[in-house]
Amino acid sequence: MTAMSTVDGKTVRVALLGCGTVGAEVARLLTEQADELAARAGAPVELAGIAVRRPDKHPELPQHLLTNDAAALVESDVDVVVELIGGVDPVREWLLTALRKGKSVVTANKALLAEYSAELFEAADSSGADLYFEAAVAGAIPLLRPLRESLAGDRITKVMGIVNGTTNFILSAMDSTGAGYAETLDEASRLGYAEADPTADVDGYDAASKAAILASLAFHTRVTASDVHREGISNVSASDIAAAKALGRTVKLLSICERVEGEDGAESVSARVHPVMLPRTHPLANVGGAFNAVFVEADAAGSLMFYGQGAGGAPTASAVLGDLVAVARNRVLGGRGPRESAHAQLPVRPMGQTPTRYHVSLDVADKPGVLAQVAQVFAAHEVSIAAVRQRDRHDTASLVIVTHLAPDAALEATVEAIGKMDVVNEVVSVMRVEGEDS
Ligand SMILES: NC(=O)c1ccc[n+]([C@@H]2O[C@H](COP(=O)([O-])OP(=O)(O)OC[C@H]3O[C@@H](n4cnc5c(N)ncnc54)[C@H](O)[C@@H]3O)[C@@H](O)[C@H]2O)c1
Ligand SMILES: N[C@@H](CCO)C(=O)O
Ligand code: NA
Repeated sequence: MTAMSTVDGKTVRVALLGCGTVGAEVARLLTEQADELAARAGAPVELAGIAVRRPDKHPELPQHLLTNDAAALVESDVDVVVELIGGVDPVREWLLTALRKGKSVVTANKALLAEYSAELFEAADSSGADLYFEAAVAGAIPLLRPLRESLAGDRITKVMGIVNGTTNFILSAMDSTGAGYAETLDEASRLGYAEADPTADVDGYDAASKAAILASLAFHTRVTASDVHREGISNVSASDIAAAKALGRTVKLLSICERVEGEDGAESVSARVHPVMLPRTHPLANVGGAFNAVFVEADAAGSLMFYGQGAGGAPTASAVLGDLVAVARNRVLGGRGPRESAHAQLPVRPMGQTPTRYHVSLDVADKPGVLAQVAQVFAAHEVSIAAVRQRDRHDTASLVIVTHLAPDAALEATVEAIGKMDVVNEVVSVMRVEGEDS
């Protein structure tokens, strides 16, 4: 039994903005677990209003709480605003207003945070309010709190992982069953994984927003979505998947944020999202469906891996409610959550200067000297080759080359030059690789 004396704080009144996939689960859990949440927060946590677009479309919700005027709900007598609508406008103004008026904000909105976290944190500082957003990256997985708090004393060097459930769901299906792209995307939408506009998922915008948030927290630097190099999965073809399979690899869309040291020793940050070929033995290769997984490397901690459900109503609601309890506790006890930490302000390195490795699969003429000619083009661009595999067909040959690390621009130029060679019939597949070759 919970002693009542632990729930003696002033009631925390919550405005819920948006009641779709995630909002509906938050409303359900807030209602069903009211007593437990009150005991954990130290005060009753009360749903004071729910803003939806069409109140008449929500017979399942308590009618007296519904409004279609989110702006008025934010201005009303509430302590916390939980925003689960998504997108930048008009949400941005509502959250700035809430924070400036001392109302804490909990949001899952990565698109907004990836562009406007600086002004949101500034608004929070102006009143001493809290801004929590664990659900914005990797759904249910506790990842932002470890970066903001648990690892605040360490020096993070790399954050790399699968942070978009929809694209991982599609790539997993293409790899395992050969399922088509469009039908799998429809299923991801039906299951509540995809964004309202799923091009945000398949073109990598969602993963780029998440990479910006991760890089900002990991490297104490303001990184926005526009700083992140972005490639989605719409160009990943059945040939790419087959080329990967032939070599014991698989294709994943990764968000990669790392500290990169220049020749002069100066540090910068690289943040990027693109498809990657991984050996099947790599732990990220075995992350299937809408699951997410993220590796964090830090000087003292070493390697850490975070794994779990990255999308879907209930898993995302779990992270939202965790933040809500944290915010309520802060109100009851008088503390505050972490503020923005952007003191390092490292420069963001352009993609062309970022060291990467390529996998290049070619269809070439099967005659003497072709391999040497191709190798010469790599050498001319100062790209060193790590592995070559050649398989003869009738009058053509398949040539697969994996490089060592080189500046991405040099690799891109190499592939362009190779595509123009007379002896090269077709560039079948080009993809960056991560992980050790087996
Ligand atoms: N679905 C997921 O798996 C997931 C995971 C992590 C984060 N998120 C983020 O959570 C947020 C919500 O996602 P979702 O999947 O629940 O989206 P959703 O489209 O299911 O829900 C959004 C709801 O907001 C409502 N809405 C739109 N404009 C409104 C307005 N002016 N006033 C009131 N309501 C309005 C819509 O009608 C809709 O019901 C987004 O920022 C999304 O990126 C979603
Ligand atoms: N659309 C997102 C939701 C979780 O942020 C995804 O598929 O990962
Ligand atoms: Na999370």
